Amino acid sequence: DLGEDRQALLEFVKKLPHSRSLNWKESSPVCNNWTGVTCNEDRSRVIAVRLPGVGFQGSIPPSTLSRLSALQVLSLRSNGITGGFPDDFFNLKNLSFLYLQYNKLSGPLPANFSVWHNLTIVNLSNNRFNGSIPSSFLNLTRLAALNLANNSLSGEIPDLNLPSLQQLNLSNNNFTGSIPMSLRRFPNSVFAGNNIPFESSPPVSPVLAPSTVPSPNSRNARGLSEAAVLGIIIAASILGLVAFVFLIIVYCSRKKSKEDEYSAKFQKGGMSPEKVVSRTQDANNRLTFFEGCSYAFDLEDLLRASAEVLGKGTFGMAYKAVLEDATTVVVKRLKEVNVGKRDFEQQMEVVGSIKHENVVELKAFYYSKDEKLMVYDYYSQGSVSAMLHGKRGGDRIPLDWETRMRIAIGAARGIARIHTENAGKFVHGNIKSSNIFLNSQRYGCVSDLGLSTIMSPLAPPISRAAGYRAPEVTDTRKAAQPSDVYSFGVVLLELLTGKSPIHTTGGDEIIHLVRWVHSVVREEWTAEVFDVELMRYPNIEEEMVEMLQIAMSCVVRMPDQRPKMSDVVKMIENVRQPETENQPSSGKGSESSTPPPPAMGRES
Ligand SMILES: Nc1ncnc2c1ncn2[C@@H]1O[C@H](COP(=O)(O)OP(=O)(O)OP(=O)(O)O)[C@@H](O)[C@H]1O
Repeated sequence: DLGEDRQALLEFVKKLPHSRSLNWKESSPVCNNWTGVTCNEDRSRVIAVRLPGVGFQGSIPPSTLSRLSALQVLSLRSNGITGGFPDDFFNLKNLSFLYLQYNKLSGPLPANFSVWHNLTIVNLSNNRFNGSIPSSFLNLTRLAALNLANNSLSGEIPDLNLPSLQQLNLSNNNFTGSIPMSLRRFPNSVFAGNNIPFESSPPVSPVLAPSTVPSPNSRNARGLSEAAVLGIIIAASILGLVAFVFLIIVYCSRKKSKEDEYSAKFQKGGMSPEKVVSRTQDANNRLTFFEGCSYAFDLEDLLRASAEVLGKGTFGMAYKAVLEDATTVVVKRLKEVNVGKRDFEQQMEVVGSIKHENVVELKAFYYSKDEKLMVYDYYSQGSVSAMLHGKRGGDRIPLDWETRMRIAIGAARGIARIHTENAGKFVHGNIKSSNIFLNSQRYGCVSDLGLSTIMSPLAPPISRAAGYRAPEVTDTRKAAQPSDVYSFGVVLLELLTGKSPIHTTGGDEIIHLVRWVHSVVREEWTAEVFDVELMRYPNIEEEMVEMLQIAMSCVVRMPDQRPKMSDVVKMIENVRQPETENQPSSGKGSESSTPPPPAMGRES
């Protein structure tokens, strides 16, 4: 039971010297309080112990950790642990994720690995293990990632015919013989640094197929409940239907020359979602398209289009409109534009002139006294916000680390490009995950720029933008480049934690993501901030920690202490060296086995 688990943990830290102090106090409850310890849902057992870089020295005391019989995750990586692989770990029958890399463990690997039939990820790299790979690995039917690189293992590599195995690294050992048939699907770099002759096949990149590792069994159900999502879908569909019916009615009645009537109604009634656009008093009724735009439709076509409400944003309503020729666009209907036609047009010209693969292109705009519209391409996959916070579990495909990195680097490049506009003074003003989409290469692509300065200031109390807004921005019109950097930092935190910038816990307590991350990091338990959905990807901890540091530098309180966006781009690129993106890694010392992204189509 939990009391037993607590006792085992206390004995473990008492007997194993370590240089960083842990907040494990007899008086405080284990679950949620003890650094690095995670319990199951009913808090009856400890299921994960993650203690990387605590400065442990010496061998794991017998009969301590091995008593945590419900343990699923054990990470003691990057310590100075010596001795052999603990014999009594055989008691940890539920172990699924084992990270012991970067220690000084030595001796042979245990002969009978089959006792851990749930093992999914095993990383024992960068130790001093010797002897051969036990053939019992063959029984690990769930094994998805195995990293034994940088040890002194020898003998022949067994034919590990494990269909679930996605990632492998056996480099820099003393293996002999040949690469077994079943492992020839892996690139040569996986076996580099051994006494194994390679067949003369063309060099293959070490990029392994993106992981399709099965998820750990215990996962927090987060996001909206099914009922809520269903409700939203139904509401959205009804609104869409209503919009469609109204459009037809409006269009027909307009034909009967009743234009002025609903123009007046629109003015009076404000922003009803019934119509994508109202009939306006603008004599031209012309959309202004930007150069190079291949769309061939006008306001009349938009008026006829079937429309679906996508959502109500800070600056108005967004609709998905499907035109008669099946072209799908997004029409943003702005409310409370605070500037006259000339200024509006000028701002739109700047926005429309930005052509960059990481900036969503403004295709057209429209200005009349009653109606201000912006037209964009439709991104069918939805926003990063929807991808991160949509209903978890079920059919939802979790956002893997690779994609999150691409979103971050893409969005950073897009914002940096925006900041070069207008003699280096242009501000996005509304960076958040619902304004970031995935471009065709699945890199982040930012939308909704340049609106904050031409709109009325936002009413302070509620606004979904609040969680992204830098503390110095009391008036949205005064957003500046450092406040964009802050908002981007919040997006990074969202990608790393999987949490919304402002969310509630079970007890209805409102949590501010930036503050929460600060408090967790202050407690020196950085690993606890990361999204549980990222746990399945091996060897990304270092990258996550580096990304977290970048995010933290973006959200510092003082605007002038934040990095410039162009520096943020460089920092993120340093986490993943773009130069090595398509090159084989040397194997030695390379802990990462996640595939690097392909060339990131950079700004010229
Ligand atoms: N081009 C697009 N393709 C697909 N969905 C879009 C597009 N533009 C916006 N959306 C989605 O439509 C919804 C409403 O967007 P909108 O930009 O109006 O509001 P928001 O992003 O929630 O807030 P804000 O107005 O502050 O940006 C959001 O869910 C957004 O992700």
